[in-house]
Amino acid sequence: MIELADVRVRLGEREVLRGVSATLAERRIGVIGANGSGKSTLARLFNGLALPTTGTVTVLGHDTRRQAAKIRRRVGFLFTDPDAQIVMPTVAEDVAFSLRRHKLPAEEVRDRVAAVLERHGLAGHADHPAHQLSGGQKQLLALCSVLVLEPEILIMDEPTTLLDLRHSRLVAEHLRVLPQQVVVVTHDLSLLADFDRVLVLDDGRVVADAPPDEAIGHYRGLMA
Ligand SMILES: Nc1ncnc2c1ncn2[C@@H]1O[C@H](COP(=O)(O)OP(=O)(O)OP(=O)(O)O)[C@@H](O)[C@H]1O
Repeated sequence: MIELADVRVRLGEREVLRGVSATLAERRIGVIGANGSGKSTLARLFNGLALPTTGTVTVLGHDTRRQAAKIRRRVGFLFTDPDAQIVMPTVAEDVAFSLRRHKLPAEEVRDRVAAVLERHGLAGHADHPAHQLSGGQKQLLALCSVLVLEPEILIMDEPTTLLDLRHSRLVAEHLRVLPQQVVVVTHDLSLLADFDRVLVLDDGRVVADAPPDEAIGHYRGLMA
């Protein structure tokens, strides 16, 4: 559950979010809007990567301004560019690296890494160099590195932007079966077809908040 109460975010001279209020409880939530409308900034508020200048963001009952560390342990964030998230030489090591602070027995780390790689079709690549994976496989690896931490909420910032149609579909399929609440910022409107709710941002404000068809229709109108 994510709650925003009259959230404003000022970055330098610019007010990037201008009074956003919403209670986000649905399982699949999309965020769309023009370039520069504030979508990434909004997504970054959800796990305390960005903080409101005024107003409050409450995630899983915690104020992000006061308990960002606690929230970050429960809210996973997937960046657009998986290369920004891949830090270790091999696929399995990269996923295991996410668990480094959990002080788990080596065997449990091995099992959890193997299970998440298996679930996302990367088991055969466990010992391969992470940077030699294809763009789509890298995106799945970044997803595995977030999911191995078993977050309660997953935030994805344009997860399919760098992917071809086949890999975009793969990510969409994975998205469909994830048990977590997922919030996805995207320009890939087809990804949102079966979502519960879509917010449309325009110049720092939510100008539509509706089921996908209606929200996408509103967005197309804005862009016309
Ligand atoms: N550190 C900063 N200082 C000043 N302005 C910033 C800063 N970071 C972002 N902005 C501005 O804030 C606005 C919103 O940026 P944001 O990345 O949230 O938009 P977006 O909707 O995700 O855009 P896109 O679709 O292009 O990724 C943009 O005009 C951007 O230039």
